[in-house]
Amino acid sequence: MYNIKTYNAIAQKGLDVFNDNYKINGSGDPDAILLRSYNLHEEFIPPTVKAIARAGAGVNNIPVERLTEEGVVVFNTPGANANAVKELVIMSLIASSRNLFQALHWAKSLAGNGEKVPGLVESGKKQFVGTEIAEKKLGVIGTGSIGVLVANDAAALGMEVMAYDPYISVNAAWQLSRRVERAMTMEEIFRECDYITIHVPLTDETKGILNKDSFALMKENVHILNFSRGELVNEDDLEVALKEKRIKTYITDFPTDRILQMEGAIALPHLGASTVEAEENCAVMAAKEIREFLETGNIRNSVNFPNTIMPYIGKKRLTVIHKNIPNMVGQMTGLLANHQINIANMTNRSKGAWAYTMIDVDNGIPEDVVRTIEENILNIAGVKRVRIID
Ligand SMILES: NC(=O)c1ccc[n+]([C@@H]2O[C@H](COP(=O)([O-])OP(=O)(O)OC[C@H]3O[C@@H](n4cnc5c(N)ncnc54)[C@H](O)[C@@H]3O)[C@@H](O)[C@H]2O)c1
Ligand SMILES: O=C(O)CC[C@@H](O)C(=O)O
Repeated sequence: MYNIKTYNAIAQKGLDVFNDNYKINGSGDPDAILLRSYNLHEEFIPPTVKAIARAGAGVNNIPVERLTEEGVVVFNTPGANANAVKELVIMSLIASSRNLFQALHWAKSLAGNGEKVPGLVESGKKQFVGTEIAEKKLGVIGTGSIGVLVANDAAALGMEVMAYDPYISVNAAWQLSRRVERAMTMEEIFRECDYITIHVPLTDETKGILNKDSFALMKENVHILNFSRGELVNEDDLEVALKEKRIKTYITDFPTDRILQMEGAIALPHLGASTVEAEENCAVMAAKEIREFLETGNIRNSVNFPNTIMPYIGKKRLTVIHKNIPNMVGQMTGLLANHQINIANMTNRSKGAWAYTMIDVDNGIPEDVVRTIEENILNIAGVKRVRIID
């Protein structure tokens, strides 16, 4: 029986992925954690936890580096909420151009004026005259799951689109419309675009990527959209740029008290992935990743360990998380050979400083021998975790 601890509201469809062999938030220490935006950085994570799945894309709420050192596999759900975010970004692009948020607020303020309302509307609407997005230039920073969809749809709406992503995946490159122009530097985006939308993860490299230097390069009256993470933008610099009216609108999904008080800033309450479809897609994908890992050892969509898939045919499987250093596999197979154990199938993959090995052996090996092998493998320098699955 496995115990899964959840944080945040996880869609029922995702929880339904777990069968009778699982308890959700049962008593005792968990085997895995399933969460959305809950901040795990300050949380005690018991050593029984083998996997953590983020039902979403960003993993900045999870102490990934520390967990990697502890041999805990962290998963996310690439692309599962991309369409939801894209739709909100396209809506915001148009809404910011047409001053829609301010206009709605003003129209509501006319309530109580009785028959005068139509006249007040006609005389007051001029303050909300906007611009059209067609033929304007949109810069997309980061063309992963969300950025590609935004770029393609904006192009289809008649915008000129320029995209920057020095690490673009082959898959994303295949999906990008031929109408999207490639920027070789972020500066090109800053200098040329009327609208800039950012779709990169929050990392040490991207923190504060939009700051006074980038604002200084931008066209006057630029609209900036940030549906990725608040910390990508330097708030001090943003405040100045908005005051100086360099930036016309800053639309974000990540309000802070300060941003809520800035004129020209429009904040949504982190709604990007809040659709029934996205919540279900993410929860189902995350739950499946946890189940597959716990039941077969296979790793799919991990952010800190190599994706490693080997068909599980019901044989006893040893899974080993270890440092990516020479002779690890040799030492493990040597130990098995010492016990006259034949290897049926094997795989070894690495990601940076870490590696993962799965070895299938025939069933019927006495339990005490299995335990000895487990202990011996764990004693190899560089091995972090060993699991026997049968
Ligand atoms: N508002 C929401 O509810 C919501 C929902 C989903 C995702 N997000 C945020 O959006 C981010 C992007 O999501 P995604 O699904 O597109 O992720 P993704 O991993 O598919 O794409 C991220 C892209 O950013 C690129 N990138 C990384 N560093 C870069 C840099 N320095 N310059 C330019 N490009 C860079 C990567 O190459 C990748 O193509 C997530 O990390 C998350 O923080 C927010
Ligand atoms: O769970 C959510 O609502 C937000 C998820 C989003 O921030 C993500 O990074 O995917």
